[in-house]
Amino acid sequence: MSKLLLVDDEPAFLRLAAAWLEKQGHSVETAADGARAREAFLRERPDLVLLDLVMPPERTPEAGLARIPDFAAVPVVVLTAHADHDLALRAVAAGAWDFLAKPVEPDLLRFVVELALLKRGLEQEVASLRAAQPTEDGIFGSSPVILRLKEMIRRIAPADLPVMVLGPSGTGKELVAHALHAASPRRSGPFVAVHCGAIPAELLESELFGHLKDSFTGAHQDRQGLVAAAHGGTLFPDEVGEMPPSMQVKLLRFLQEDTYSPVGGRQPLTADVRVVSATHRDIEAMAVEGSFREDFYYRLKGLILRSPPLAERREDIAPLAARFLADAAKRRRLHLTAEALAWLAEQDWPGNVRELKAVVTSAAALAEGSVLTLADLAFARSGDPATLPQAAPATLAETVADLERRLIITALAATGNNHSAAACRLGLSRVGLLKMMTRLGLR
Ligand SMILES: Nc1ncnc2c1ncn2[C@@H]1O[C@H](COP(=O)(O)OP(=O)(O)OP(=O)(O)O)[C@@H](O)[C@H]1O
Repeated sequence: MSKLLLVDDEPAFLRLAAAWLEKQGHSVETAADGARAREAFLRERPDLVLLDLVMPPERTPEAGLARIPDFAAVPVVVLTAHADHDLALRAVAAGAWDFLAKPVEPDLLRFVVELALLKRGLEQEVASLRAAQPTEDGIFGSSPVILRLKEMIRRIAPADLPVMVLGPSGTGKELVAHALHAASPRRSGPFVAVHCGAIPAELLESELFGHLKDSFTGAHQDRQGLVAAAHGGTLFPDEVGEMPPSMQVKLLRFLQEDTYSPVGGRQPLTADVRVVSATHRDIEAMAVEGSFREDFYYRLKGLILRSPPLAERREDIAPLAARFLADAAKRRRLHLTAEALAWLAEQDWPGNVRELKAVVTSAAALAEGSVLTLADLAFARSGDPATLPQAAPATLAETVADLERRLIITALAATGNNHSAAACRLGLSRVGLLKMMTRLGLR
């Protein structure tokens, strides 16, 4: 159902036109002057505005024309007096999509509205396809914080200085490091990531610097380390805050002198490497309190880039979700419902983009038709097999229970897990809802 905003100062016309459009299956808001129209536009977010150009308080066509840009986010159809063909053309020049002469012919009204809504639908589809296109650096999003980050990447990539990427887990720090590499003069060299937290401390040195044959039990032959592998390119020590102090000293020496020694070797080796590190920890505080070497911190940090949490860029959630859905759906055409999109945009996402990606990807795998609903997402996020939709429930009782579960999860998700509000939405008492949840295995 589309939502229309009808703006006219003639009460009889408002009433009749609204009734006719509602009969066509639209929901219609009305406003009798420019100020109220603007309020209704911001509050209701209609898909289309039908706008009389001559209205109080000014009652001049010029004032009407000046109002058109206020509604330009959606198609505007202007209503003009029959003789005012010239005004209608000026309205189109000012950004209106079409015009209708009064008295309005009902079938023509229906036709023009349908065409304008079709245009609106196509525009929305183009916008979501465009948002889902890959960007060169693989970093999606067009929120101000992400645009600033991309601009910083562009500016500091060419400088051969160390960079430290800070930000919570799952915000795309590795993507940022990779984008820095890809935009730097080292782009044709290797990009080598080392996950410092995942490698046992005693292995990290040989992992980074390599070792000579027989330098320790099991070292059957010489082995090159990741520093040598990154020669001519970028080394990315991720979770550098987890690096043991003994390794910090050794990597500091490498940063200062470009030389290092493999485990069991005396001869210093050199490598030409740019170091881009990352951590989700407050590493500056760690350096101040002494749990991370201060000299190493200052050497390592060079320039700092911050990768913002998803909660600070909610406008990126929809394009990211569309992107992940397109990736997950492969050749299938899968769409998110408006309700599902709104739910995604409201969540807190403590695991940031990684969590969003995981939820959308698993929901896409679970979805059966061509539509991804809020219930599919809620199931994917709860990760509880008991709440999984059954592919083909065998009995009526199971089908009903399945539907009840979906509705309850949807209501809980929409109310931020508030039992009373969810019960109210479902027309149940709070106790009734809790009993039902117990019966359905939801608590
Ligand atoms: N802006 C983005 N556009 C597209 N994908 C993104 C974006 N940010 C993160 N991702 C995806 O989210 C996942 C997590 O990203 P990444 O590993 O870079 O995060 P991280 O901050 O390095 O996490 P951690 O601190 O846990 O290592 C990856 O699959 C990555 O592709």
